[in-house]
Amino acid sequence: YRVSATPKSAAETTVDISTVPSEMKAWVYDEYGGVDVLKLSSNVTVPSVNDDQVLVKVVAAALNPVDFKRRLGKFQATDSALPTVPGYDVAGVVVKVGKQVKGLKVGDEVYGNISEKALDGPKQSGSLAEYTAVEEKLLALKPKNLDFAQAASLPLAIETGYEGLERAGFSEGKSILVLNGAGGVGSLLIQVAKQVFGASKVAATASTSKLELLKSLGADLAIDYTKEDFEQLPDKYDVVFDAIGQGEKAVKVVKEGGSVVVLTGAVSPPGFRFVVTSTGTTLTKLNPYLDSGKVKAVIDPNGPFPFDRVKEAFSYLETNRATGKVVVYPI
Ligand SMILES: NC(=O)C1=CN([C@@H]2O[C@H](COP(=O)(O)OP(=O)(O)OC[C@H]3O[C@@H](n4cnc5c(N)ncnc54)[C@H](OP(=O)(O)O)[C@@H]3O)[C@@H](O)[C@H]2O)C=CC1
Ligand SMILES: CC[C@H]1OC(C)=C(O)C1=O
Repeated sequence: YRVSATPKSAAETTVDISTVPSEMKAWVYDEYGGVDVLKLSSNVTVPSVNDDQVLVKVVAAALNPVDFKRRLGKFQATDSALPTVPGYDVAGVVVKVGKQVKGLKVGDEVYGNISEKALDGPKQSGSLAEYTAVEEKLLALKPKNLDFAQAASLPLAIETGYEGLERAGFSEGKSILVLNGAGGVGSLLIQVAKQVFGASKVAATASTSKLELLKSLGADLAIDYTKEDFEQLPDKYDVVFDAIGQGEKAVKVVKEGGSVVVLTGAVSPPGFRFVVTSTGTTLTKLNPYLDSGKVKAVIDPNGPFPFDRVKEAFSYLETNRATGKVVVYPI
């Protein structure tokens, strides 16, 4: 039977889930390197489904910097084997369920980050494909009011923001400075800090043309890093969340007893770095905020990129200028 994926922001898509082929189209690389190692293959084996997994017909996917850092070989010591189908973020429809799956059935519309540990043995067969296999516990039902492109844009980035805030002990009435408020993580983190955790003050950095976006997302203070250095400003924060690799400067503006969350690059006390853990539980917890529009998906207007333009999508993400998320749709 068929489900109709009618995204508000893209052409009508009908997803045929009546039959599951043995081979599929997928983006693959069999060596580490730049975007040119990526090949679009039409005879990749559809992944098999373990007892605790479901097979998802991919309707939309999203890119993350970890995808290109992994492709460059930066995490090869703990990577899964080559060849790799990249992609962590997925939104799609369940077409097959494993024997131990309890909470999902064929036809369910789901979204999630398919690799529980982003760097430690990530899925060899990822979401930039027509099908992907993923553990039930890493998925959530898609918010009814979000289309598949919007849903696919969320998982890894919003899970990172949420987990970082939890690890920092962030709570109602506290203040936060987000370094890189316009990127995939920051654009969601501003909203989650404000709407979900009840921040008293959210400050964030971006370049001149993105300051209004930061305020529209809920930032009380938008700092133009091309004109002023946040560490020269008088304000101190309960939490400083570094999503750009400025952990060493971040520690200069945290309050005594506060926390500095670092996503990338060097870190010194009281800062700490972590790697996101995927969980459907966080997405389910955030679904009411997403369905009500209190927290909105932020999709870079240069996209969504159709499946055959994934190389272009990565080249754009790798400029380090993406606003919100780079989404691949339709697939
Ligand atoms: N540890 C973990 O588990 C995770 C780590 N990460 C890492 O966190 C970082 C952010 O990820 P993500 O949000 O997806 O990245 P993005 O690629 O989405 O970030 C792009 C944004 O970075 C902004 N930017 C670039 N330079 C600066 C600067 N000096 N100050 C402020 N903003 C700047 C750009 O805004 P402008 O054009 O205005 O400069 C642009 O909008 C990446 O390094 C990623 O690898 C992400 C997720 C999980
Ligand atoms: C060490 C941080 C690394 O992990 C993820 C998920 C990234 O994007 C990184 O840079």
